[in-house]
Amino acid sequence: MDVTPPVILGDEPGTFPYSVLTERHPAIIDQVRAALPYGPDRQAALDALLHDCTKGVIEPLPADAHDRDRWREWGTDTYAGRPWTDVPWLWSESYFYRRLLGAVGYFTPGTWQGVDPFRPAKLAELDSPETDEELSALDGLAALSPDERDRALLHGSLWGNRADLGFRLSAADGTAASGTPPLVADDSAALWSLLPPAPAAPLLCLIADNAGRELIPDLLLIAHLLGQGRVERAVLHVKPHPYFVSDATPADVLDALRRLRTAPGAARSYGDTLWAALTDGRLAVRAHPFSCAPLPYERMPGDLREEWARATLTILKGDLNYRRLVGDRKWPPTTGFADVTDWFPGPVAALRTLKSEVITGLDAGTETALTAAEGQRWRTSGSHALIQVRR
Ligand SMILES: O=P(O)(O)OC[C@H]1O[C@](O)(CO)[C@@H](O)[C@@H]1O
Repeated sequence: MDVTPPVILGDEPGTFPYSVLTERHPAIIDQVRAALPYGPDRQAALDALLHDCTKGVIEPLPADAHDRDRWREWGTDTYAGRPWTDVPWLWSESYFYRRLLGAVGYFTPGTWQGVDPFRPAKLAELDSPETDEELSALDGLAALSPDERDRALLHGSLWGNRADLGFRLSAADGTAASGTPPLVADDSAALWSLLPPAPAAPLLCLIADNAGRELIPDLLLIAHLLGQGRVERAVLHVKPHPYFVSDATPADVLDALRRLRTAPGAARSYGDTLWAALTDGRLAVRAHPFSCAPLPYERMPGDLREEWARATLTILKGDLNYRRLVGDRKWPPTTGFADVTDWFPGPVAALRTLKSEVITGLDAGTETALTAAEGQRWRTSGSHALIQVRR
């Protein structure tokens, strides 16, 4: 008997996925219009997308789209003609961002080719006083014990996932929650045991999520692990093009590096470590097309499978990567994390703040306590976090 629970769809009014499709996506179209002075042709394409994604059905990509065949394989052949809310939520959200880039001319020769519609918001975040504060806090790390420093940098990367520009659009008060409650699952001891101080792990892969205030602590963690000799080589996976509002692209990595290297104090030396590691090849940045696929990682292509099989550890950051890792399904929360990730080709860790319904690996007491205190809101509020590891 097949006991795999159903994939999450966006078809139930009143649910979080439904609100993302029907409210957040229109709000993102407005945000993009306000961010850059798109001309009448682009405005009309955005009008058409707004109509399509709220009142229309899924349309295939235009015949001349460079990635039309890839998207046919990824699902447009199956889903074309269906309402956006009736297909897997993971798929419809991802397709929305592909269509948005098409509407603003990101892929077509002309003024807007290659222009990230989310860049103004990303830069504003990167240059904000909050980022200054986070960078100056690095000066205090030297006074900590090695264990405390490890923990601070790991938790910095974990909680950096709360800084997500798309998520803030629909957070109740316009900001992400503050304060850091205890983790709902914490396998950090297993994570550190995979990355002992010596011998150095030959390869760490970190699959990044958001740019700006999440990517900076991800880079700091990588710099720390390289600097400590826990890791010989690291590969940072980012998105090949703008995605889910604030997801990191190669250009965002360069912006983050610039931010670190122009900061005073310890931040600058972390930036210098990263610069050196990039130039001598100990750190590589990779932007694989599958990073923007609307599919679970279980369907990863052979080259990624091969790389992640070689890695001592692959760390996946954030909510969307978690959804893609465990399958975006209605798992009972106590389903074993190791059971749903047993197909992953090597040891894998998830560092995620909880921003969508899917969850695995909780113990029954934790689930009961969270639900008693908050109803189901703990699943989506972004105020809880986890570190889960499968060796
Ligand atoms: O930036 P993160 O942590 O991947 O979160 C993005 C999340 O926001 C959403 O777009 C809506 O919650 C989810 O689809 C996604 O899981």
